[in-house]
Amino acid sequence: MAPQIDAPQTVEWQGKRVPVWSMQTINYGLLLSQDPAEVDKVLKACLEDGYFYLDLQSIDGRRMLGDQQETLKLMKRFFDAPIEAKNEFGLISSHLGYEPVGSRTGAFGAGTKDGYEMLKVSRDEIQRGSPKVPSPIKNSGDLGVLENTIGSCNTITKVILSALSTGMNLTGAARFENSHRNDRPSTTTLSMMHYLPSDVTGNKKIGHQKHTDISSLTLLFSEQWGLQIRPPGTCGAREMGFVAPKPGCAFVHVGDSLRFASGMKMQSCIHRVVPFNPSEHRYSIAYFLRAEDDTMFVDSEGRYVTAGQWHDEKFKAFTDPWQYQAMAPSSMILGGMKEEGEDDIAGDMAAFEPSPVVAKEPQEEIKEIAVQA
Ligand SMILES: O=C(O)CCC(=O)C(=O)O
Ligand SMILES: [Fe+2]
Repeated sequence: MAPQIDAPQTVEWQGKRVPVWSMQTINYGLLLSQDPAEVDKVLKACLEDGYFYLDLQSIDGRRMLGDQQETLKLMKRFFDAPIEAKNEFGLISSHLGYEPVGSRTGAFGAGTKDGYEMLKVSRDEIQRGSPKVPSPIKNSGDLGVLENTIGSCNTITKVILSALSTGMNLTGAARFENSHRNDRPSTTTLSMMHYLPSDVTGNKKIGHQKHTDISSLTLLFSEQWGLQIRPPGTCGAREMGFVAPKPGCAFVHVGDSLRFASGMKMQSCIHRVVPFNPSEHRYSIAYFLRAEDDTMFVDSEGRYVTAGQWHDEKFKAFTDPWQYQAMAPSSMILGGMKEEGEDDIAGDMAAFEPSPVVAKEPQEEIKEIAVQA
């Protein structure tokens, strides 16, 4: 079935109508049984779009939805703690520890900083049994919640990988799962993010910059609006539009590593986070399934690199001040994905007005927020 992107729904944001992109919904229960039609559907979604909703409402997925709620409670408690407690260990490594607001470039590029704080817990670290997490979430119940969530996310993303290998007729060592083994070092991590209200941070510390992920697959949970994607060129040049949070579903997208491992056949999803409602605190949970550090692939610059090297270079570009970021290879931040046509005018920072907000009645099942300029 062709992607349904010709007549997008829209939502009012920053005084104009912005698309809300539709996408395929993949059923996790069917994928778990390698249902041939569902395997075809998930492969097609990754080849054509680079993203899809994953419906987790079956018996196998519901436990993950429970883990998501437990993690939300835990992270809200963590982010409410004093900065000294949250930053007890700082950022221990790129995929473990705390990053305060303003550590990276913001949603509107040059001159802006990000508007979120983040805590990352690495899968390798939780497997070893005693992860270095700050004291507000260090009791055994908290560690149990983190372990359950990482375990569930790991299983779900491996099930997707396995379906994609099958769909691409990969066998034996060439299957994608074989370069994502648990016992080999990787930068796979669970990332918990808290976006502060832009009313509080102002428009210099705002959102999350436009990028593609380093990861192979990203499993993303948020009950709140703010995530925007730009459908790839093969579907026609499209502007940035919102992903509507869908109850009972996660949003899954392909990252650079799987695009490279698929010989550039899959699309790496271009996305960013903007303040949808400038007065709200936004929480999101992302599991980044990454390839084993020594996996080799050809990157967007045509170089033969390891997954570890791609991670380190791109992570540096993310955290560099924008002046340095501009000096990184041009394909790095967007993983070689091309943006055809003009980007949205909402990307212009001067046009962004953080406040005030007026909430309107829901229309066509889409919550509308009008932002008065
Ligand atoms: O917060 C979100 O919804 C997305 C975060 C994201 O894109 C990332 O951490 O790579
Ligand atoms: Fe991302």
